[in-house]
Amino acid sequence: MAPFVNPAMTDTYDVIVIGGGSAGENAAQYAVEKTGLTCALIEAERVGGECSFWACMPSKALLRPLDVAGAANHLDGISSVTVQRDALLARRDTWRSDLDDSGQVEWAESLGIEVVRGRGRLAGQLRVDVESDAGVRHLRARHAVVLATGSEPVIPDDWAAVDPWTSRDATGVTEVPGSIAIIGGGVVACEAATWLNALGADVTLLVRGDRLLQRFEECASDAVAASLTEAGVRLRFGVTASEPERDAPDADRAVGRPHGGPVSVTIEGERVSFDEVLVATGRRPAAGDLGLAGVGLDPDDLDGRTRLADGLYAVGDVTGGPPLTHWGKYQARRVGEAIAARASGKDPGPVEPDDAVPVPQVVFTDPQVAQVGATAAEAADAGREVRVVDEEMSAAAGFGLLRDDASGHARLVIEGDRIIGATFVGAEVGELLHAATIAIVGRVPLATLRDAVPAYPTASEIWLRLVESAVRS
Ligand SMILES: Cc1cc2nc3c(=O)[nH]c(=O)nc-3n(C[C@H](O)[C@H](O)[C@H](O)COP(=O)(O)OP(=O)(O)OC[C@H]3O[C@@H](n4cnc5c(N)ncnc54)[C@H](O)[C@@H]3O)c2cc1C
Ligand SMILES: NC(=O)c1ccc[n+]([C@@H]2O[C@H](COP(=O)([O-])OP(=O)(O)OC[C@H]3O[C@@H](n4cnc5c(N)ncnc54)[C@H](O)[C@@H]3O)[C@@H](O)[C@H]2O)c1
Repeated sequence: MAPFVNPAMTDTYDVIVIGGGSAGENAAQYAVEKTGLTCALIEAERVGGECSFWACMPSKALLRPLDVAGAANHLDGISSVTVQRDALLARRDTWRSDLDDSGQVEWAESLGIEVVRGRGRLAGQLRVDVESDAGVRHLRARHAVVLATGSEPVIPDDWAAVDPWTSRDATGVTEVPGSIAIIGGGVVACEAATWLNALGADVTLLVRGDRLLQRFEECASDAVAASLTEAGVRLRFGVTASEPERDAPDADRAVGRPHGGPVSVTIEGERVSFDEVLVATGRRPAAGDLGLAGVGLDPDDLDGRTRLADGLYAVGDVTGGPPLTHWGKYQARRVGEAIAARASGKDPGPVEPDDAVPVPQVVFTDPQVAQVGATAAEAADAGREVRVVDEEMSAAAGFGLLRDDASGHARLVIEGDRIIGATFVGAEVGELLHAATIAIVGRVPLATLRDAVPAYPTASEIWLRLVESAVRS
């Protein structure tokens, strides 16, 4: 472990990381851990960032009990399990440490990383200004500056005017609206609809496209839509809600409570009113106020790359790459290690991930959707010659044991004799995904996968069916 440093009196560090979310934390850790480099981790809000306090952790803390209750209610031998609203919200609060980041600050300090509270901004090459209530501190980095400021929700202007809920209100819900419209049909919309519906809100999804989860295989969209509908969520496709107006906006509104009176909107010529509206229309890099222009860069330069200039890196959502915690942490490990290597006079090797590295993602709806690599449509768009192999998840006896009503689907996208994409839809399928990721990264030929024997009776036996179909077709 690096020796503890207390550079509070100095304004020069080896490394400066702006933004202490999961990506920034990892970049700092991998830069200092084995090198003893000094590092300032600048954080405007809470160390741990969106994932710990407003995104992954609270949302999954809300969704997991619903998943288990759903399974329990479909297993002979168990009588009905109900959701306890207050206890569920209390669990959410525990999993986000009651919005207290002291545990994460302690962790950073234990590695010798100095947490600097305030808002960081590039002030030139290897220079960062930090603004806080205490004034402006001018910092200098000897080796590298890492941008890790995350992303912010995209709120179209007409919606911004009614101060709608964003994902922070949905994950941080304390007062459940009687009715809520969700604008968007992506991951936030589908996951939030699941828990808001379970908490008792009357939920309507207003989707401008013709299906949910557009970036995923259609079988995933269909299964999630069917299950949300069965749970009582109203789904409207091909609609655009316009002319939003809010009654009695609340000037003292708090996160997680309705931001005032009802919001009325026009949908297909009809005026409809909801107690609240959640806008879940995507996110963009939080780079607007980072001083990029001062170092000759433009926010448009954020195109997923992590090395922006000599000594200047970006990791996590701010890169404009896939806005997923595990992807940001992967970028951060690579960048942190590269900084450490360079500072020790070693060749860091390539910092950017190879284009062939597949991005995995799990959507924690009921059913879960787990996807890695290319979908069939993405492969076709890229002009790749692929074939698909489809199987019903029920082809694996172990999957059927997970719940009495278990259903789902699995698809492999295959190029030549290798898997380049995989999708699983069904109960607990998130845990099946890494096998597919390894097969893709390892470029494992299908013939070799025949020797990867799945244990009986587990859901993994779906691999047996998929690989057999693939080698036969
Ligand atoms: C509702 C929801 C659920 C999600 N669930 C999942 C999931 O299950 N799995 C998954 O992989 N991903 C999930 N994501 C995506 C995931 O939350 C993000 O990809 C991840 O948090 C990005 O990490 P980051 O470190 O890049 O940014 P952030 O976590 O946003 O951290 C950036 C930090 O920088 C700070 N900051 C910003 N500007 C400055 C500045 N100028 N100076 C100092 N500090 C600054 C911020 O306060 C923040 O703490 C979810 C997203 C949402 C919205
Ligand atoms: N489990 C997870 O991994 C997880 C969970 C939540 C969020 N995330 C990530 O966070 C990011 C943000 O999620 P998200 O759901 O906000 O974005 P998204 O890109 O997944 O979905 C945005 C949705 O909004 C729609 N939309 C965009 N502009 C619109 C407009 N003007 N009017 C109406 N509809 C509009 C799009 O068609 C799409 O349906 C995503 O990249 C997502 O993968 C991941």
